[in-house]
Amino acid sequence: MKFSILIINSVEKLLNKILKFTCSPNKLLSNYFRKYKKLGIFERNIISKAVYNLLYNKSIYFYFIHNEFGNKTVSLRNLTLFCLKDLVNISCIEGLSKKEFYFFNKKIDFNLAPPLIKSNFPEWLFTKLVDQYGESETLELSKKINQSASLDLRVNLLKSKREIIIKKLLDFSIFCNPTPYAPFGLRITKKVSLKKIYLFTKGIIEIQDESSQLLTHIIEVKRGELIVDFCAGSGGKTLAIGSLIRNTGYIYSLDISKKKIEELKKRVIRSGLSNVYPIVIKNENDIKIKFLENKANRVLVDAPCSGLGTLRRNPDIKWYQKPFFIDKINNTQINILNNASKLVKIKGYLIYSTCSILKEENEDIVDKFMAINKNFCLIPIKNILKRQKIKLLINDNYYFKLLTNIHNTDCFFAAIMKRIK
Ligand SMILES: C[S@@+](CC[C@H](N)C(=O)[O-])C[C@H]1O[C@@H](n2cnc3c(N)ncnc32)[C@H](O)[C@@H]1O
Repeated sequence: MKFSILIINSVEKLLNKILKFTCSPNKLLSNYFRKYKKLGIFERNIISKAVYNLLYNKSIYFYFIHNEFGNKTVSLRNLTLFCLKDLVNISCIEGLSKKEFYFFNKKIDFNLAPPLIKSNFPEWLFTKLVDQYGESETLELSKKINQSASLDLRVNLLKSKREIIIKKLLDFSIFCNPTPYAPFGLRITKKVSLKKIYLFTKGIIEIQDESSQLLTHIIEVKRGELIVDFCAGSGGKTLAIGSLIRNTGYIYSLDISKKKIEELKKRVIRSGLSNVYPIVIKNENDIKIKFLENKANRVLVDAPCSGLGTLRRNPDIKWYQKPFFIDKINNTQINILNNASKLVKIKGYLIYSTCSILKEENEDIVDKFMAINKNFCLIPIKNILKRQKIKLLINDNYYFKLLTNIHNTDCFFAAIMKRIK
């Protein structure tokens, strides 16, 4: 089969846009495919993978085009050929010049690059990660986080069971396996679209990474409790918690984004939950939530963060995010945590979580909180995992820390604090 030059031209056009980092890759690709309807599924698949290849491997591609080929400037055409290198057979491409043919065909050993380049992280992030994890673990992490993720699903216990869904998905030729750690999760390794499948439209399954599913287990919610999901977004954790407590108790789902809360309301209806109370708040001090002070059994703060733990799915984040954003978000994180803690009743729990890999957004925020809130104590995570029968290896006594290179999930952090007085 011959590939028309259309694929190369499409990738080239898209790379030009993606490198400006003004739009998410998914949005860019779907807008493009809407415009160029004649591109078939196969071509779309290759084009999407090529665009993501650049986001995963930008440093190394630029480095080799500069060094190996002695090019002063990196042309979009050469970059395009690099992005397609491991996706298509060169003999299948029509219309390549002799020079391009040579460029495409040349074997390259990426291991020859220096560590920073090999990591495909920007320098500021690489430096922070090496300080935190050491160079060898940073490189291990970079290998796993700079590639696409499998798709994880969570079965809504109000509507079905994991064993039943595995069989039902087969009717749509979707093969999945149980997630290794989360008891109600499924993992699909092949890319599929679920949007039109009734199991999804009727809220029987939800898309949720195993890391987030595990968080809802370590919160140890009990039936009938009053739970506050302080940064509920469009409801990923709210729905999972609601499903675990089987529609008993109360879940107050708060967020500053009206749009996200509207989406949460739709998902709540789809899921069959009737115990969720969504509230749009102005900020973490909003007077509207005063009635919840000292009332909650558990308050979850799934804080706004850099999102650097989700690079498998959002590889553009590392390129457009800058260190000053981390300082700014740290203030928001500690403010939200302090205010959310006021809602926790005595003997209740406060849970802080992020999908970040940075200590500044994780342990440092918890340390700051604990230094000024002597009425809370940290609960060791290992005991919780034991109680929940989750066989997960965690290298820390107190914190729930997942790393893509070890756990094959998004990177994730959580700390559980108990209000003792
Ligand atoms: C990591 S996301 C939450 C994701 C969500 N828990 C889920 O599972 O889908 C963080 C959320 O915090 C919200 N947020 C930002 N500042 C806030 C504040 N001051 N108070 C409450 N929510 C806030 C954002 O709108 C965003 O939806």
